[in-house]
Amino acid sequence: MRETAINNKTHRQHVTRAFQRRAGSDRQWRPERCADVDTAQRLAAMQSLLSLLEQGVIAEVGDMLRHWQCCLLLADRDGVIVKRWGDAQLMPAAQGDWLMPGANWNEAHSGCNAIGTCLVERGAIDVIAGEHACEQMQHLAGFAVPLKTPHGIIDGCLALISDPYRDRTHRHSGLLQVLSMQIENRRLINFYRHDHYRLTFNSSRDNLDSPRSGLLIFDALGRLAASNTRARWLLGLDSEHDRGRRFESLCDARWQETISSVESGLTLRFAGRYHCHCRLESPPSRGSRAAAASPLQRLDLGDPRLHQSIMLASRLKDRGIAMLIHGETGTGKEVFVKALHAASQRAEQPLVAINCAAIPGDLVEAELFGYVRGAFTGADPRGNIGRLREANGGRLFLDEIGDMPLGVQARLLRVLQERRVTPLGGGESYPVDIEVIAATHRPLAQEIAAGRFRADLYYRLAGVELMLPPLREREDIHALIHVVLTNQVNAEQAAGEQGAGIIPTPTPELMDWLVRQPWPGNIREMENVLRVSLAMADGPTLALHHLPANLLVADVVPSFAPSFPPISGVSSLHPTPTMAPLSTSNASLKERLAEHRGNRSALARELGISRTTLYKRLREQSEALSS
Ligand SMILES: Nc1ncnc2c1ncn2[C@@H]1O[C@H](COP(=O)(O)OP(=O)(O)OP(=O)(O)O)[C@@H](O)[C@H]1O
Repeated sequence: MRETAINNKTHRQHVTRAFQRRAGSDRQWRPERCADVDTAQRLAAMQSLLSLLEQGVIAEVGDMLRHWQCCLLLADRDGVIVKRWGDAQLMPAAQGDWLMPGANWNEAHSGCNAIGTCLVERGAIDVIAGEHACEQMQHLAGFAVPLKTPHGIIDGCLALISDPYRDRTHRHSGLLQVLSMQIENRRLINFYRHDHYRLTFNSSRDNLDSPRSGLLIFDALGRLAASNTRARWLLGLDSEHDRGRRFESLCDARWQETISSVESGLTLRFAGRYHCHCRLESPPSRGSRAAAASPLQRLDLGDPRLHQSIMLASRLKDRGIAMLIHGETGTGKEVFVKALHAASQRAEQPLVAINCAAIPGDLVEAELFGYVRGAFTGADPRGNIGRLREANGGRLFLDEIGDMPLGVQARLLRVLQERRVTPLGGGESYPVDIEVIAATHRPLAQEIAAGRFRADLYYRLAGVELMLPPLREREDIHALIHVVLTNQVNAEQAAGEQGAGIIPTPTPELMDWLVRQPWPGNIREMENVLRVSLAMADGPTLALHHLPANLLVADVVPSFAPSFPPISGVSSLHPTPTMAPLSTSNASLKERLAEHRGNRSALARELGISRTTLYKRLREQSEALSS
C-alpha cells in the first residue's frame, strides 16, 4: 500500500472506511483493558523502540506536550498502549485509564479511532471529535502515525491525543509527523550504522540535520540497502523494488570516486534533475572500533536492548552485584559472560562455568561444593575441592540455573550468604571470594510459582537482571552477520584451512533472507547457516544460491522442517536440534565424547546441537544407566 501522510483530502476517507468496516454492529465501542502482566510483556517487547524514543526524541518534545496539554502514546502492533507521556488530565479520572498503558484501541473493540484505524490503514491518520466511535473520546482529537522497522514492517504506532479546539490540530499533526520522521531516521541509522554508508540530502546545506532530509543507505559496493520515506517520496523509489539499486543509477556520480574523495560539501544531481546538497558518512573502520573497545563493548553492535545490558554489566561488573542473564538458547549468554569476565578486574582470576542442566542431580552437590576423601562410594579417593572453591578470587557462572535441584539451591544460598563452603563429608568450612553470574532461558517467576525454584535464591542471584534479545528481534543483525563471517574466516585461517582469508560480502537478497528468518536457535543457528554458505562460496560475494536449497524452499527455519532431505556433506553442518539427538544413540554419545577427550563443546559442535542439549542427553544417559 502507498505510504500516506496526514492530509485533509485523504483522512476523511480513512474515517469513512473505518465506519464501513464496523457498519451494522450495535455494540458499544470502547477499548478493552489488558491484564497488567500482558501489558508488561507488551512493553518489554517494545523495549528497543522505547529506549530509542527515550534516548532523544521524547526529551526534545516533553515541554511541548505539557504546554499544549496533550499526551503522546506508544501503542504496539495490536493497538495496545504500552507507554504514555505528557498531559494526564485529558479525560475525566473515571475514564482516564483508557489513555493509559494497557488500553487496547484495536479497531475491532474500539471502532474508528486514531491508533486502531492507523494500524488498519497502515498510514498516518487523524480522527477528530465526533468521528470517534467511542463516545468518551468524542471531545478529543487523535493523530497517529505507524512506526516501521528498518525492513518496513509496522511494529506499532505513535499517537497524539489533544483537545480538538482552537486550531491546534494542524500543529499537532505536524509535530507527530516530525516525530515519526525522527524515529524512522534513527532506526535506520542505528540499524545500518556499523557497515553502511549514509547519504543525507536536502535542497539547502543548512537543513541537512533536519528530519525532513532524504536519507539513503548504501552498502560498501554502493548498492541501495534502505531509504527513508522522505527520500522515497522525493526520488520516486519503492522500498522493495529499488533495494540493491546502484548508486550510479540514482545520481550523476560514481560510487568509488564519491566515497574516496568527499564527505562534506557534496552536491549531487538526482534523477537527472534535482540538485541536492549532500552529506556522506562512512561506517567506522572496524579496526579502530575493535581496538578502542573493551571485550564487552565489542559485543555492542547497535541493538538498543543489548546495548542496555552491556552498559549495565559494564557499570556493575566490579561492584559485587550478582547478575542474572535471561536469553533463549544460542543468544550468546556464555559469550557475554566470558566478555564480561575479560573486561573485569578479576580477568586474571578463574572463570568457572557450571551448566546446572548438565550434571546429574545427585552429583551436583559434589561437583559444586567438593568432597573430602572417602565421602561416598565411587568418589575420587583424593577428594575434590569443588567448583566453587576453584572459582575462588574469580567468577562463578551458573548456566541454566533454573535446572538446579531444590536441595542444592538451599545449600548454594547458604554459601552465597556466608561466603564459606563446607565440602561433602567434612566438618571444616573454607572461605570463598567469588562474583556470581547466573543465566536462564526459563522464566524463573514461573519456576518459583511452580515450587521448583526458591524465591530467596532468586533474589540473591538477581542483583541485576540482563536480557539478551533473541536474534529475530536484534536490530544490529547486519553487523552481527559480518562479525560471525569474520570470526569464521579467521578461525579457518587459524586452522590452516584453504582459502584466501577474504570476508565475502552478502548480497542484499541474502541479507534480506537472513534478516527475515525467525532463528529459534538464534546466533548458533545462523552461525551454522553462514558456515555452510562460506563453504559453498568461491568468490568475494555470498549469495542466496550458496545456501543449501532446502533452506530456501522452506523459507522457515530449516532445522525445524525435517521433511526436507539433508544434502549430503552440507546440511550436516546445519544445526538440527530436534533431530540430531534422535539419530545419535545414547550409547554412542559417551564413546564420541571419549573420542573428543571429554570436550563437550567440541562434540556438541560436531553434532550440530547446543551444549545444553548434549548435556541433557548425557544426563539422561547416565540416569538411564543408573536406574
Ligand atoms: N556476539 C557474538 N558474536 C559472534 N558470535 C556469537 C556472539 N554471541 C554468540 N555467538 C556464537 O553463537 C553461539 C552460541 O553462543 P553461546 O554458547 O554463548 O549461547 P548461549 O546463549 O550460552 O547458548 P545455550 O543457552 O544454548 O548454552 C556460539 O557458537 C558463539 O560463537
